[in-house]
Amino acid sequence: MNGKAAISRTAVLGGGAWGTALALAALHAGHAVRLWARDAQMAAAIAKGENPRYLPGISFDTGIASTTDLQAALADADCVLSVTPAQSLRSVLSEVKAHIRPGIPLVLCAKGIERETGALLSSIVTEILPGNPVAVLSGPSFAADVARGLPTAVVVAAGDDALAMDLAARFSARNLRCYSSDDVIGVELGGALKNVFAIAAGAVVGAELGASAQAAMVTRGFVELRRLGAAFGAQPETLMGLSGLGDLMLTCSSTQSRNFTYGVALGRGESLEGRPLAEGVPTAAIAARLAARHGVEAPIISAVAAILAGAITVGEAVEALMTRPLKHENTI
Ligand SMILES: NC(=O)C1=CN([C@@H]2O[C@H](COP(=O)(O)OP(=O)(O)OC[C@H]3O[C@@H](n4cnc5c(N)ncnc54)[C@H](O)[C@@H]3O)[C@@H](O)[C@H]2O)C=CC1
Ligand SMILES: O=C(CO)COP(=O)(O)O
Repeated sequence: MNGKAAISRTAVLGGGAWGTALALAALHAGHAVRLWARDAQMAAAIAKGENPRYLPGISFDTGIASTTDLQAALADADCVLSVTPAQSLRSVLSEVKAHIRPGIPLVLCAKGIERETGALLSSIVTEILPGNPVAVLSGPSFAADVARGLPTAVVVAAGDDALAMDLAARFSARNLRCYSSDDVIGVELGGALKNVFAIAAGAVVGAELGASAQAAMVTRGFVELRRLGAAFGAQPETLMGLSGLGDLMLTCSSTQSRNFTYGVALGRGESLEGRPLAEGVPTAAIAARLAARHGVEAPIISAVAAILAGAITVGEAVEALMTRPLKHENTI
């Protein structure tokens, strides 16, 4: 790959589905990989080429050096992938701070917005690790697909274009094509908000409202993404790209998505206890507040937040969305 450094020493934080898949992708791109998992059993299993809890039924190459020792994972890393859930980022980084070398880029791979503060994840990195450049990796990429070696494309964004291009070159491999971008906010907003719309699309499917309603919901969700993107200064082209439209298409239509299946359960009136991680749940609540704070019309995000808070039913949300004042379609 053009411009790829001879050997990258990559630390991956998080032993879940996506951390494991990205560690494998980095291994296949020729990196020396150390993965930090907080759970010793998980770390041991990953070293043996399996992650039965988060990637059941998939066996993969050994070669990932996994550890529960954060200091050891970070010791000589020249790049760090942060792959624990969005709401844990602040606490994880406060531990990382003591061990990461200055100047080493931290690549955010989680998708969400901090529920308590409304902070975008990149701003949390800048706040806690001011000496480390931040990048974001996002796009349509189910962990199981990537771990199985199936092909996909993602985007890596950094404020410094040269860093984005360097990271994209380093992480590209036969089954992972990485584009570069300088639009950090656009890339992270797309990844965070698509999860909320995936819950909405899933609820439509769960409530058996039909494929037409599903397509209409996703399309109008995309309008809300464009509106919020404009308020946050995202480039419109970014939202049309892999981390916006690309990931929206994937997660709003596939039962492989945890956010989509969460929505399906919601639409069916099933129990939501003990389900896998659905990042759209905490993000919906704060995204609705951010939209209100910025004066952005976001009725779907607000409806998802209200349903999740138990304030309205899926049926009431659909009724409210269908009876909103009529308007020109292109009103942003
Ligand atoms: N699974 C997927 O297909 C993809 C996931 N992502 C994003 O990656 C992030 C992580 O997702 P997954 O790996 O799929 O989740 P997961 O539920 O499979 O794994 C999460 C991992 O993080 C660990 N963890 C949770 N809180 C922690 C903390 N405070 N400190 C240390 N470790 C902690 C858990 O023990 C677990 O190993 C999410 O933001 C998700 O949206 C992004 C692209 C694809
Ligand atoms: O972000 C993802 C694929 O790009 C994974 O989506 P889920 O978290 O909804 O499973």
